[in-house]
Amino acid sequence: GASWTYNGPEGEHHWSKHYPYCGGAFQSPIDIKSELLRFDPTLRPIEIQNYNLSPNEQLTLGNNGHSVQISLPSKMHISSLPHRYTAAQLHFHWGSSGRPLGSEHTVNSKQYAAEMHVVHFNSDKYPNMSMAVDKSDGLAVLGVLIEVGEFNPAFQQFLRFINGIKYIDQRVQVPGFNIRALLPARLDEFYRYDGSLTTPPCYPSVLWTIFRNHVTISRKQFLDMATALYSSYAQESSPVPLNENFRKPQLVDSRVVLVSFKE
Ligand SMILES: NS(=O)(=O)c1c(F)c(F)c(S(=O)(=O)CCO)c(N[C@H]2CCc3ccccc32)c1F
Ligand SMILES: [Zn+2]
Repeated sequence: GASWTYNGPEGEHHWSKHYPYCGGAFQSPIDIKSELLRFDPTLRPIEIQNYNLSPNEQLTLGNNGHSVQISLPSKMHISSLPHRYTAAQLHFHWGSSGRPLGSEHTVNSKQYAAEMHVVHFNSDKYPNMSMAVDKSDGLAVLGVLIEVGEFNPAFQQFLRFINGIKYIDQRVQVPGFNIRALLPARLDEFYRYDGSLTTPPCYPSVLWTIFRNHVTISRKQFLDMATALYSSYAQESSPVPLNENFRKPQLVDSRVVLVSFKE
């Protein structure tokens, strides 16, 4: 569709001109505030299947101009939700080299350095992502908050290739690895709410699961992610850095955020 950005004349305050849902209800991300939370004892731990990929499998690592994404094989899925949600891709949102504040969801107004999203679609009801993306029960996204701290070997499994996708539409094949290692240890503690894609077309089609516990990457790893990529083409004379690719928190309205944990 039309080109959209995170800042300037095509930035998030203008998205709704071409993408009406972006100005609608049930938008994401949100600020997860303590007073919004309601403990729900029926929330089961997230159970994932086939996330541990063999190095013999190849994954496509790509720069789509809005994020760095890894396409995922359809054997990967979430098995603990009312329908099977099959993995499609994962991608990231981050700040910039001078500002390690780039998460989309915030917790009591605390913004993290970055955020990972693992995007799944309801494969019980829809044949693929494109058919599911605009349905209210179409998508389930797992969100992981990322802080700068301890080096994270799992992130190195794709970060070591990031200089091969510096420009928009560049892709490289990377060996499969254990995608579970990118998630926090506990998959039983999370926030849950009904929201949307955080990019145009902003369809209100996402069941969001944001894990309570963050993961860490080192400062060098953060800088690699935040400084390697451009949203412009390789041959363009003035390259446009790809960073600060996060949408601001949206109105919660009467939505409730469920939590799977008590304290
Ligand atoms: N934060 S988020 O989880 O809402 C989210 C993104 F932030 C994001 F950047 C992308 S994208 O595909 O990399 C670029 C714009 O679609 C997608 N991609 C999704 C949306 C549409 C689509 C179609 C096929 C495969 C993936 C996606 C996304 F779901
Ligand atoms: Zn995202």
